[in-house]
Amino acid sequence: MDYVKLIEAAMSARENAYVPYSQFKVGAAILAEDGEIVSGCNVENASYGATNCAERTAIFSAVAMGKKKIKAIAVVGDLNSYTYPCGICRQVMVEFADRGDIPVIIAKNGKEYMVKTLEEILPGAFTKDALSDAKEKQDV
Ligand SMILES: O=c1ccn([C@H]2C[C@H](O)[C@@H](CO)O2)c(=O)[nH]1
Ligand SMILES: [Zn+2]
Repeated sequence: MDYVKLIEAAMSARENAYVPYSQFKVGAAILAEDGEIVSGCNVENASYGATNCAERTAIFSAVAMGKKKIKAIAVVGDLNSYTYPCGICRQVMVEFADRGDIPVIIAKNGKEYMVKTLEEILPGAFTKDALSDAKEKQDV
């Protein structure tokens, strides 16, 4: 898997970040099952809570294109330190990470990056399995 290509796509999307409030640009890029790369940036709002992170922008764009399985994701935020995905984005990644673990590439640039697994950064995630278990037991 070409991590550098994914990082470069994230860096390029980062340029489109809409960040008038934080000035903190983030870009993300996911590798879909069909080999396509789908990227996204953070989009802020005057009502701060309406802000969407780069990771979720990329994932939601992919889903809107019919790509529901993520094979890897790269994230570039601050260019001088490593920017980890927030908790909400980690949870959204799990939803589309096709049963299990995917590499999460946390990058400063194409040369300096760390590869974590989703399980490493979100152990014991809540998944749809928990919902179906509860339904089977009619525990509702
Ligand atoms: O992994 C991250 C962390 C933060 N942000 C965004 C949200 C907000 O626009 C800005 C500051 O939190 O950075 C992301 O897009 N991804
Ligand atoms: Zn986030």
